[in-house]
Amino acid sequence: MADLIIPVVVSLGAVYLSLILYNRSRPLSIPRIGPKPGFLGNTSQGYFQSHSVELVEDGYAKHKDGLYSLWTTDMDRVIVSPKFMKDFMSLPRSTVRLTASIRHAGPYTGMDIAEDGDLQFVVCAGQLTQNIGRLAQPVFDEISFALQQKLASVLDVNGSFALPIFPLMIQLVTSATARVFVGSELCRNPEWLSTATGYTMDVAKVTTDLNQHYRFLHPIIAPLLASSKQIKGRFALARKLLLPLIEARRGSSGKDHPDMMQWMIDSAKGDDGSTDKLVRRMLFLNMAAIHTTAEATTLALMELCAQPATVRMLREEMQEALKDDDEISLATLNKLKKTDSFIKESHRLNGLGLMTFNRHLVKPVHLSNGVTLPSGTYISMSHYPIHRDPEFYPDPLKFDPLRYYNLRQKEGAADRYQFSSISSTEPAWGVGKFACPGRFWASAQIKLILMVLLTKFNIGFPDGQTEKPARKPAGEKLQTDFSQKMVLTKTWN
Ligand code: HEM
Repeated sequence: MADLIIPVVVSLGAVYLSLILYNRSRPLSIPRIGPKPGFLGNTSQGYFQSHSVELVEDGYAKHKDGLYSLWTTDMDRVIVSPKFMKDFMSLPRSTVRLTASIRHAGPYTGMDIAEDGDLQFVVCAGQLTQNIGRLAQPVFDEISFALQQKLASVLDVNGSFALPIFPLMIQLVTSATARVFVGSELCRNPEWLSTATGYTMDVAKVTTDLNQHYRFLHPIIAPLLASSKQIKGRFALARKLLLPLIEARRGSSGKDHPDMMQWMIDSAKGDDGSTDKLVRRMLFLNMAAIHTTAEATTLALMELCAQPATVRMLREEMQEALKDDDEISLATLNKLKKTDSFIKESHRLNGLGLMTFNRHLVKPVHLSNGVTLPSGTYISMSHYPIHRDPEFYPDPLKFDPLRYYNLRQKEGAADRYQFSSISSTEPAWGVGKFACPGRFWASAQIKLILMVLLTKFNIGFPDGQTEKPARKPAGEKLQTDFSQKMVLTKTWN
């Protein structure tokens, strides 16, 4: 093995350098923001890592309706304006591919399953979204159960519990997600719950470990990483836990078992229905669903802890919505228009990162401004500056919980401006037919969590704190303070 390392590194290096030189021989004639790619590529020590926000703001100020190149941590990208979305919309997924392989170290983390077919998209956009009403009450109950369990395990001070928000949200969202993804059989199984969240952390760890090194070294380094060994163990455990469920669901139907495993089995074509692929896709779906929803809810709760008047307003709306409904249904959730507006405003100003619509072009794409993006180009759209543009959002840095609620009062706009809506000025979920297919469920789930918390507790920051913690850029992410605590005080006996 050791005597193979040098020739393998040399060959990979040679291929890598030839690719760099080949790409340089046909430079794109579009402007660049920030430094040019280094000869060997980039690592997480690079300029972009700590200057990402100022770079995308500069890019937007200069090329709001155009294109520019940006050297990010993991790749050189072309940042596209939403104006070009119509040029991409008509193209198949096989031309405009997802980038999980490269952005999340796909071959070493299993994330490349996302680029192997679109089953995850089909089941989220289809059966999951159609079953929101049916799942709302069971998931509300599961969230309440998980919260009770958590509170029973910590000490209160005069009926108040001080808990770090993000870990609590991970726990609640994982329980809610497990109820929907793997049904009542596994949703309280501690091994499954820790597998569902642990996988995301494993993916992040492998990706972070690899990003410290130039890409051409990844095939050599990946097998030696402790994090790679850990992720293999995680797959083996996931397979062992899911196998009995897969076997049971193969002879069942979505009518009896409205859950993700059943929907995947019902919709899978060809070898997408194999046990290995079902396990890998289930883990990918957990990765797509849990940390995103938990972080968005955490950020919304930090806003609420800083805004007691908004807490009161949303609680009133929830109590009113629940008053006449024996069970929580889609209609109950649809009554929460102020809550929806508040969550959307939080997501506008507290987006999870800077980029969306991250894609790899595997064929040349001709844009309406005459530019042809060559095969091999990585593209992204930066939602961060769009969400702060005064042309679209008057007084953009002001947090107005009713911003979207008020817009919906206008004639003909009742169904627009919802948290799950997408448009060129609301690109947090991605845009057009490629946008997050789990967004309707994510929206319902965040409302269910806020309902459990606000109708049963008073919430606030620990004594003396009035402001939410600031977030720092770390490449294309914005770091949230995962240690921030929230004080929950029971308002019922
Ligand atoms: C607040 C929570 C969430 C946020 C902010 C979020 C955001 C996103 C974004 C930005 C994308 C990429 C879209 C693009 O590149 O065009 C995406 C993709 C995806 N999301 Fe979400 N998401 C959330 C929750 C969920 C949930 C709860 C699920 C499933 C239950 C889900 C399932 C997916 C899937 C399967 C994809 C990949 C779609 C594909 O194959 O093209 N997401 N999400």
